[in-house]
Amino acid sequence: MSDRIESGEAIHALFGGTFDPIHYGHLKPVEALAQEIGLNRITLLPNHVPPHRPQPEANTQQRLDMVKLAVADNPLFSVDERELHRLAPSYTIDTLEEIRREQGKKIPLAFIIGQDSLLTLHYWHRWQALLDYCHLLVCARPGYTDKLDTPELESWLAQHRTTKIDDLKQQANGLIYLAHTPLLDISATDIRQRKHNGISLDDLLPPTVQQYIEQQGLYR
Ligand SMILES: Nc1ncnc2c1ncn2[C@@H]1O[C@H](COP(=O)(O)OP(=O)(O)OP(=O)(O)O)[C@@H](O)[C@H]1O
Ligand SMILES: O=C(O)c1ccc[n+]([C@@H]2O[C@H](COP(=O)([O-])O)[C@@H](O)[C@H]2O)c1
Repeated sequence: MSDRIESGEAIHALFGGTFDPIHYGHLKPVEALAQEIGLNRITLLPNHVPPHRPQPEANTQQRLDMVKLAVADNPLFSVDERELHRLAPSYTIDTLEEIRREQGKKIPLAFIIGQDSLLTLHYWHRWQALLDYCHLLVCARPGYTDKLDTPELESWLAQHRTTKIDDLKQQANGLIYLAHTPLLDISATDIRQRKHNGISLDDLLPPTVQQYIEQQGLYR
């Protein structure tokens, strides 16, 4: 259940990731999403122990450094380090519970994911409870469609989906919005692979992050 907010509050959006490394496939779609629905605050949440995947190649401090460098000059973004202090897997529901406690019930909170994450959302810890705390904003990603494999996820999406941006501001949580963001065929896996193979990373991630990767000798 969600509280209805009469005045239409600004949405606080959270964007979690392993960011090994952060790249334009993360940054550009969420910047476009901010334009599309009128966000002025996106908090990046790098994780320490990602659930459901092997440990990242770059260490936690390096991934955090790259996230900070990537958004240093962009007031849209801030970085929240809370998941880095947790030794257990960074389950999103735990983070949302904490942030909701801090911010109260009335502020619309949203968690941003890419379309690939939506397809496997039913494997997330207490996935159906996520909407008790936030909306989900889904960025398009090349190679992934809206067609979900499991009927359970499909009917959950149908039940909670909205196409109305105003709804996201008038409710504190409980909705799923599939955004019309640009498709960027960039992945951290491909970037690491390119680096291993000595292929240029130009145009895939900010120059400051590229320089950091060189200085630290990452992904060799
Ligand atoms: N090119 C992209 N377009 C849209 N969303 C993306 C893109 N790349 C990553 N995301 C989303 O950003 C979030 C964090 O992604 P993550 O840090 O795992 O990046 P990744 O490039 O998918 O990494 P990897 O290749 O190592 O799996 C996820 O919700 C993911 O769906
Ligand atoms: O809560 C879960 O079970 C869960 C499972 C997989 C991923 N997540 C979160 O989703 C975000 C994107 O994850 P990833 O692995 O694509 O970087 C990141 O914040 C993860 O902590 C969360």
